[in-house]
Amino acid sequence: MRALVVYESMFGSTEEVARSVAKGLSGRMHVDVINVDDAPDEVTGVDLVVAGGPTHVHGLTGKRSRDAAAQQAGEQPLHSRKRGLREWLEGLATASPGTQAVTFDTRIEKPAWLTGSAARAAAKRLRRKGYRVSAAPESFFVTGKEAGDLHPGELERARMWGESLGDRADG
Ligand SMILES: Cc1cc2nc3c(=O)[nH]c(=O)nc-3n(C[C@H](O)[C@H](O)[C@H](O)COP(=O)(O)O)c2cc1C
Repeated sequence: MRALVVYESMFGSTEEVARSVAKGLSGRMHVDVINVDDAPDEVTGVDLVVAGGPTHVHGLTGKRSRDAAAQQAGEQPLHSRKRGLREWLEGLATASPGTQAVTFDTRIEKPAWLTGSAARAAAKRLRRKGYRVSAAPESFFVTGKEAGDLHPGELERARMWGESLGDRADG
C-alpha cells in the first residue's frame, strides 16, 4: 500500500508534523512526503493521500495571508513558496476510485470554532474531488500566531496518529 503526504508550511511546523505522520505511517505503507509546491496535480497509484497545512484566517492559506507570513518570517525563506493547499486542491484531478484521504492542520490551541481549521476546509475540498475521507480532520498545536513553536509532545502525537492511519488503511 502507498501513501502520499502533501504538506504546506510557512515557518516549518507543519512540515515537521508531516514528517512525523509519515514516520508513523511508514510501518504499514510505503510513504512519500512532498511539499505542496511540488505536489502532482494528478494522484495515481496511491491508496491514501494525507494533506496538511497551517490554519490562516480561520481556514486554508491564501495569497494575502501567505504574504503576511512572509513578512513575519523576515529574512527566513518560507518552506512553501509557490502555492498553498487551496491552489493545489483547486487544480487537483478527480480521485481514482476508492482513494482515501485524510487531512491535518496546525493551529492555535483554542476551540476550532474560534481558530478555524485548515484541515476541515481541505477535507471538504478533497471530498468534492471524489476522495473518500476516511478519518476526522486532526489538528496539531502551535504556541502563537507568528512563527510559532509546536507544543511539546505534538510530534510524538503526530507519529502516533500516522501509525493509527496506517493500521486502519492496512486492516
Ligand atoms: C497570516 C496568519 C494568519 C493566521 N491565522 C490563524 C487562525 O486564523 N487560526 C489559527 O489557529 N492560527 C492562525 N495562524 C497561526 C498559524 O496557524 C501558525 O503560524 C501555523 O500553524 C504555523 O505552521 P507553519 O510553521 O507550518 O507555517 C495564523 C498565522 C499567520 C501567519
